[in-house]
Amino acid sequence: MKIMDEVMKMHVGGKLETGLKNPIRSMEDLSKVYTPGVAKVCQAIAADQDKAYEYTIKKNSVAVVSDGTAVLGLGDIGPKAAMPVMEGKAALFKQFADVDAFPICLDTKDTEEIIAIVKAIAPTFGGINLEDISSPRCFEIEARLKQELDIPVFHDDQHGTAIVVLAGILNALRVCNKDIKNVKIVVNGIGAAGIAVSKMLLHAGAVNLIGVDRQGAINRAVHYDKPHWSEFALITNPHLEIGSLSEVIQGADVFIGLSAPGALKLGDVKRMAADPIVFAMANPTPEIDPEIAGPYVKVMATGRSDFPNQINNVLCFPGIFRGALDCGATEINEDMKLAAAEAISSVINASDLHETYIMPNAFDPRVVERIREAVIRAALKSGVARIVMGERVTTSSLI
Ligand SMILES: NC(=O)c1ccc[n+]([C@@H]2O[C@H](COP(=O)([O-])OP(=O)(O)OC[C@H]3O[C@@H](n4cnc5c(N)ncnc54)[C@H](O)[C@@H]3O)[C@@H](O)[C@H]2O)c1
Ligand SMILES: O=C(O)C[C@H](O)C(=O)O
Ligand SMILES: [Mg+2]
Repeated sequence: MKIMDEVMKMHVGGKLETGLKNPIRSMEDLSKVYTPGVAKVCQAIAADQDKAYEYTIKKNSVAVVSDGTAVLGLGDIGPKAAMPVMEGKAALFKQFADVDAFPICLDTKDTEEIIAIVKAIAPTFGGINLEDISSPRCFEIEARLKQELDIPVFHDDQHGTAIVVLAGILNALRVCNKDIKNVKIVVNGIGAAGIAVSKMLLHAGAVNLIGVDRQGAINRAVHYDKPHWSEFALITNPHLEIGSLSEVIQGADVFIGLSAPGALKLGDVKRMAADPIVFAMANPTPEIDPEIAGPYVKVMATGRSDFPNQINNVLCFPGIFRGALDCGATEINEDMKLAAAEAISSVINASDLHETYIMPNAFDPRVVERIREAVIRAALKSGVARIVMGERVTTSSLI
C-alpha cells in the first residue's frame, strides 16, 4: 500500500511545470521579452517563417497528443485520466533528452477533429508524438498528419514499440543463439503496437510470424472486416496456422504480447520451443507474471520498470525525437527507425549480453546519445534533414 501512497504523492498537482530561460527582473527586461521589444521578433518571423525555429521554443518542443482511448492496457479511460501518462511521457522527454514536451489530451474521438486540431497547433511544435490512440483510427490519423505537416509525426505505440522490440529481439536471439530468419514468432494483440512490431520484425528478416488476436490466429484464408487485418494476413502466417493462442504457440521460439493482462498461460509457455523468448509487454499488468514464467523461459521481458529486461518505448522516443529535432528532420522515416533499433541494441556489449540483460535501462546515457547520432546520420543519408553541418536549409532545397 505504501508504494501506492508514494505514487499518488508524486502526482499531486501534476508532474510538470513551465519554466523561464531567463528571469524577468526589471521594466527593462519586460520591455525586451514583451511589448515593445517582442514586436521586432514577431516581424522577423512574419518575414521568414523558418525563423520560428531560431526565436521560439519550436525547435525543441514536442506535443504528446492523446484522446485517451488506448491508455497503456487500461483501454478507453478518456482524456483527463490519460493526463498522468502523457505528463509522464513529457517528463521523460525532458529528463532523458532535454526535449520540451507538452501533454495535449483531446476530448474528442473523431478522426477529422483530431487531425484538424493537431494541424492547428503544429506551428508551436517541432514534432508530434501521438500516444494511446486506439486502432484503427490511429493509422489514419498518423498517415494524414504525416502527409499534411512538415514536422515529424510519430505514433509511439506503433513505432516506438516496434523499435524497442526489434532491439530486444536482436539481443535475445543472440543470447539463445537463434537466427531471426529461422524462428517461429507469435505476436499476441494485433492492434497499433502488434501490427507495427510485426512489420518491423518482417523487415528485419523474420519469416514465420503469426499474429493472434481475441478470435485467434490471423489467417489469409479468413475474410476480415478490418482492412488492417486483411493486409496483415497477407504478409504473415506463411503456414496458414489456425486456432487459439494456446494452439499456435506450439513450438514457437518467441512470444510477443501486445494485448492484455493474463493472455498467456504457463501451459502455453511450456508448449513453446526450447530456450523460448517471452516479451510480455501489456502495461501495467503483463500477459503473464514474469516470476511465474521466468523459470520456464530463456529470456523473459516486460514493459515494466520494476523487472529486468524492460522493453518499453521510453528507450526510444526521447532519443529519436532528439535526433530528429537536432537535424530539423521533416519526418521520422523507416531508415531512422531501423537505425534507432540498431543503436539501442548496440549499447549492450557482446561480453555483457545475458538472459537478464538484453536491453539497456533508460538511465544509461548511451541510449539517447547513440540513438540521436544514428538517427541524424540516417536522416541526412535519406535526405529528410533540414539542418546540415549546423546550417538550417529550407525544405525546398532538399528536393
Ligand atoms: N511496453 C511497451 O512499450 C508497450 C508499447 C505499446 C503498447 N504496449 C501495450 O500493448 C497493449 C496494446 O497496446 P496498443 O496500443 O497496441 O492497443 P490497441 O488497442 O491498438 O491493440 C490491442 C489489441 O490487442 C487485442 N487484444 C486484447 N485482449 C486480447 C487478448 N486477450 N488476446 C489477444 N488479443 C487481445 C485487441 O483486440 C487489439 O487488437 C497494451 O497493453 C499496451 O500497454 C506496451
Ligand atoms: O506507456 C507505456 O509505458 C508504454 C506504452 O506507450 C503503452 O501504451 O503501454
Ligand atoms: Mg502507449
